[in-house]
Amino acid sequence: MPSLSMETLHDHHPVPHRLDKIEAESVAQVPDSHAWPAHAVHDYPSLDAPSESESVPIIDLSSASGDVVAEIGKACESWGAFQVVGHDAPAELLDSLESEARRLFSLPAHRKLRAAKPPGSITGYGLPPISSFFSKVMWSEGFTISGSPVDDARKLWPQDYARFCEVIEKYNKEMQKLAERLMRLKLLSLGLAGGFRNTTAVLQLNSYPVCPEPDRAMGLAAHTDSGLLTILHQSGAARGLQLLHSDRWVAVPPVRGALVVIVGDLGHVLSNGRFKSVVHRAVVNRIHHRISAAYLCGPSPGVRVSPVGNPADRAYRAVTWREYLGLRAEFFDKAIESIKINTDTEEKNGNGTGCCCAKQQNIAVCM
Ligand SMILES: C=C1C[C@]23C[C@@]1(O)CC[C@H]2[C@@]12CCC[C@@](C)(C(=O)O1)[C@H]2[C@@H]3C(=O)O
Ligand SMILES: O=C(O)CCC(=O)C(=O)O
Ligand SMILES: [Fe+2]
Repeated sequence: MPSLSMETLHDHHPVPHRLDKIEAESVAQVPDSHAWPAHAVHDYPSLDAPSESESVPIIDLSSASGDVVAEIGKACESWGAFQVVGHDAPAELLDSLESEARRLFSLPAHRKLRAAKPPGSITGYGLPPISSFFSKVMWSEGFTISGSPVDDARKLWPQDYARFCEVIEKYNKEMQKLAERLMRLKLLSLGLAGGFRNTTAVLQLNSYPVCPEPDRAMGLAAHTDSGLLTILHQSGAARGLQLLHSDRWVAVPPVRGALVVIVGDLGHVLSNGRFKSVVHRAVVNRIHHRISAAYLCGPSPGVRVSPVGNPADRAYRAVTWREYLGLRAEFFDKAIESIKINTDTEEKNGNGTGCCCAKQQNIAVCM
């Protein structure tokens, strides 16, 4: 998997105390550093059983009917997400990834800290990268992989890093195939043949330890993902993922074998705003140690994503993922606003915007 080089992009805010799995399991109360104000946890009302019309769509990729493209387009427009079944990723591989992630997060804190993310780097162990935008600490730990996992895995298991690397590499390959297939289907739903090749990706392993007071804590604060799309694998029993849909938080229950597909900010840009880059978050619970793995897929380095359709109607200027991550590091949830084209400027007419969709012909070939 090609890696994304970001050495200089991240802001360095002081990082508050992290709470690792073992420490989290031993506390009886949420410490003040991790206690989120009630309005942050309960800011939108309903988490009651969602009605039929409020469930994120489940789409079967193996379905013989020709409706898959239309279903995907509709889900991306109305939800900015869907669950996918009938994909080719083997169930055993999903299970192995989860068990490797559990093995990693179950290591004692001092071992995990050997692979702590150095300042300014993307990869390694630590708090969720968006932590620097919040004063309260999230009830989670993360491990970010970009490119080869070998260096970090060696720090965690000097003698026995091969198993972890093998699973990660297999998983990344499988996800790259699926992500590129999903991108082709999404483009088809926008009326374009073609797709993205040599996509880049970041694999984020998330661990949400059990929490004595889930109503006062936040696993992963509300955010959008920045890439073209994210493929999220959530562990079996525990609910946690919630999407903001029609001003309500809607839970996305884990479905055995299903993967959650989330439209990212660049997916929103590519569709010229038709696809929603959905705000989502992860909440925690008292019983289950929840694991998730987010495969965040973006275009290959240097490829600028530009809105499809008539250049005169573009709502966003073209950006590379790297450039956009720089804007996110600065503006977080306002980054998307910062690339909006508000007036009829030259930019809108496409001058110099290295578009990923060759000359806006009916082909979205992305090098
Ligand atoms: C390339 C990246 C995307 C990401 C920030 C990062 O530098 C590394 C991890 C990614 C992740 C995963 C969890 C949610 C998220 C918002 C975060 O804090 O870190 C995403 C970032 C993103 O999509 O911008
Ligand atoms: O754990 C989850 O369900 C959400 C994870 C997520 O949103 C992310 O890693 O970007
Ligand atoms: Fe996310």
